[in-house]
Amino acid sequence: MSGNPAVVMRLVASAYAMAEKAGAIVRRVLQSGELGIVEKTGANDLQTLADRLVQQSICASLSKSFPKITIIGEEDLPEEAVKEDLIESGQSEDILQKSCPAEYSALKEEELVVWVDPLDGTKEYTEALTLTHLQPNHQWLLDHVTVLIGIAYGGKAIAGVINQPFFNYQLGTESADMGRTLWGMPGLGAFGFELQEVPDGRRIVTTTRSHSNKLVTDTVDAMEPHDVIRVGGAGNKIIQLVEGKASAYVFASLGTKKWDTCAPEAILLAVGGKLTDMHGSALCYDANVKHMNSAGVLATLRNHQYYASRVPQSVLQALKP
Ligand SMILES: Nc1ncnc2c1ncn2[C@@H]1O[C@H](COP(=O)(O)O)[C@@H](OP(=O)(O)O)[C@H]1O
Ligand SMILES: [Mg+2]
Ligand SMILES: [Mg+2]
Ligand SMILES: [Mg+2]
Repeated sequence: MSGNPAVVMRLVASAYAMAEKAGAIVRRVLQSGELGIVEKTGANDLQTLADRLVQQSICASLSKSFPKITIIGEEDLPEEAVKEDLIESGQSEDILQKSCPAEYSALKEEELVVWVDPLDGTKEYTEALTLTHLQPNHQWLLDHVTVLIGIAYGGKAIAGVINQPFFNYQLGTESADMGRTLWGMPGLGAFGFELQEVPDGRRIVTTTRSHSNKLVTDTVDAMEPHDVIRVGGAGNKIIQLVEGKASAYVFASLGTKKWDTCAPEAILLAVGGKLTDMHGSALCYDANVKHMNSAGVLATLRNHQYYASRVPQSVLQALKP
């Protein structure tokens, strides 16, 4: 299938290369020590130079190679020319070699919507300090950072690419093995990691570290978890689900947006998981949809129904889609 790959496969192959470049930018900015932090709506809603550069890099690269797709990125940036060295035009040969699932093979560029989160887990990124001056007690936060590129068609997440720039951070900055890229497409599979499940019957809930409130904690408690993990990033929490570290991502609050969930949902779907709001309803990724996931996020690899059934009535009433 290398002769004339389907548009969506070319898009995923490009997104893969763009996500890898993005990961390198995220590492470089941290290493420079100059994060250029700007508060958006408040102290828990930050933007750094890395968020800005990566958004410019991915969005400009996408619109250069795919001029007709709709691209929606998290950051509001002034219109300005993007430096040539931020443009990525490479493609993953590996992905180009894969067969496109039949249902997606005829999709056109103009039917596709790409949701870009240039840096997910910004709060944790800013707290991790610089790689050179890392405080050991903060170093673990680096793993929470991801770059998310989600592809949607007909309102559904159909492909996702996640770069985790500091995967293997324990090996140090010089290591060629730092960082990884995971990707997936329902109907084709998921790649770049090894699917693992939590031991049977264990309920391990992963939830926000920096955006908690009473609804969030009440809902986590209602799941009767054996263990609760509080970490940053929507992308990171989905990685925990597919690598057997957590059995449910429970966030009973507004706060995440469509760019937080699109790529993660596609990868989760590709391995048989599910992502909904707290009511158990599907999220829509159409170009004109509201960005905010107002009714929260509930994601699981297995047993979605159990977790959905445990959400308290009061929470359901408080969280309207
Ligand atoms: N109350 C809130 N206000 C702003 N952003 C929020 C939020 N709650 C969650 N988010 C965003 O949702 C993503 C996952 O949140 P968390 O890490 O708390 O689980 C983060 O994305 P970004 O880091 O890309 O902004 C975070 O900023
Ligand atoms: Mg943000
Ligand atoms: Mg995010
Ligand atoms: Mg972000």
